[in-house]
Amino acid sequence: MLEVRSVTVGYRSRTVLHEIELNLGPGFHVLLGPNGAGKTTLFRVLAGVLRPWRGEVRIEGRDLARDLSVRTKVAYVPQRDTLYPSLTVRDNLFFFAQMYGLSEDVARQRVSEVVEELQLGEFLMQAAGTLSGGQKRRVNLARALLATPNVLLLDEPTTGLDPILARSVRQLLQGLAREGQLILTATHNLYEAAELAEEVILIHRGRIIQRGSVEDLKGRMGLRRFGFRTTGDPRPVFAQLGLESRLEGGLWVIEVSEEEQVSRAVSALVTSGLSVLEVRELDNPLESLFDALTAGRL
Ligand SMILES: Nc1ncnc2c1ncn2[C@@H]1O[C@H](COP(=O)(O)OP(=O)(O)OP(=O)(O)O)[C@@H](O)[C@H]1O
Repeated sequence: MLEVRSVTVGYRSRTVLHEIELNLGPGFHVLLGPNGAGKTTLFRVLAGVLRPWRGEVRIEGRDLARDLSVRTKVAYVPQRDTLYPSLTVRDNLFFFAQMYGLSEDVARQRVSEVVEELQLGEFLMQAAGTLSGGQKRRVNLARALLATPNVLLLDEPTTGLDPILARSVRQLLQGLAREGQLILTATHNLYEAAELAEEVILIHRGRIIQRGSVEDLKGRMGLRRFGFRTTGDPRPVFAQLGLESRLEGGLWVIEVSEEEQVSRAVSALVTSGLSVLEVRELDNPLESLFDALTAGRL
């Protein structure tokens, strides 16, 4: 249904995607890669917004660059908001329905369907610019669903949504995938990827590495590292919590499996009379995992 053949593209003289090959059928697919891996760039190519320097994209066998009508089969929901801020949610949806060429009757029908699917009823008459980040994401998603596209590209679809809403969006997307739509979502967060799918397509530094199971990746990812700058010596406090610490570049570094251990460590340090001057997560674990994968070390 979606074929990417040897796509190479970049910005100005810099190559960002190298010889991308992908062949996806209907269903739910997750593209996982660290920040800057090239996920958004690939989406822009698949949506026909960015033209590849070399290679081609085919949707249902038709070349995206040559056959303009095939672009209507693809809907792309970028990370940024694409709504008209001064128009109400309802007017935004009708405006885009018109842009997608839906007749008035079909538009009315589709708008009421997506409003129900994404629970937009309560802020339908509100100006889009006054919505919260999570509400905007829902309306952007609704906008993309209006034209019942065959291929739906979603850049971090659940970022900014509260957990309950994120779950309902995931269920909606999984339902659409079961009905035969091709959905490709991008994320740089392994834990979000795990919520979405069991298997992911890995992208790193502009190259598709492989398909991988999230469980396997999680196992390989191991512990997260946090660095602390404190007054005094924090080692005894960490030790009391069962955490080993070592000094790296002026920071006391601990490894944790759950973020909550970090807040417990901060409270314990403060209770012991030390001041916590800085706490930060060290390296992007996904980046180091991917470095290790590409170096063939794992
Ligand atoms: N318009 C642009 N002009 C120049 N370079 C760009 C442009 N957009 C992206 N890049 C560069 O291309 C590379 C890939 O960026 P891209 O946004 O595709 O990554 P990403 O995987 O979507 O990252 P993130 O998870 O942070 O959204 C980055 O190095 C980025 O700096």
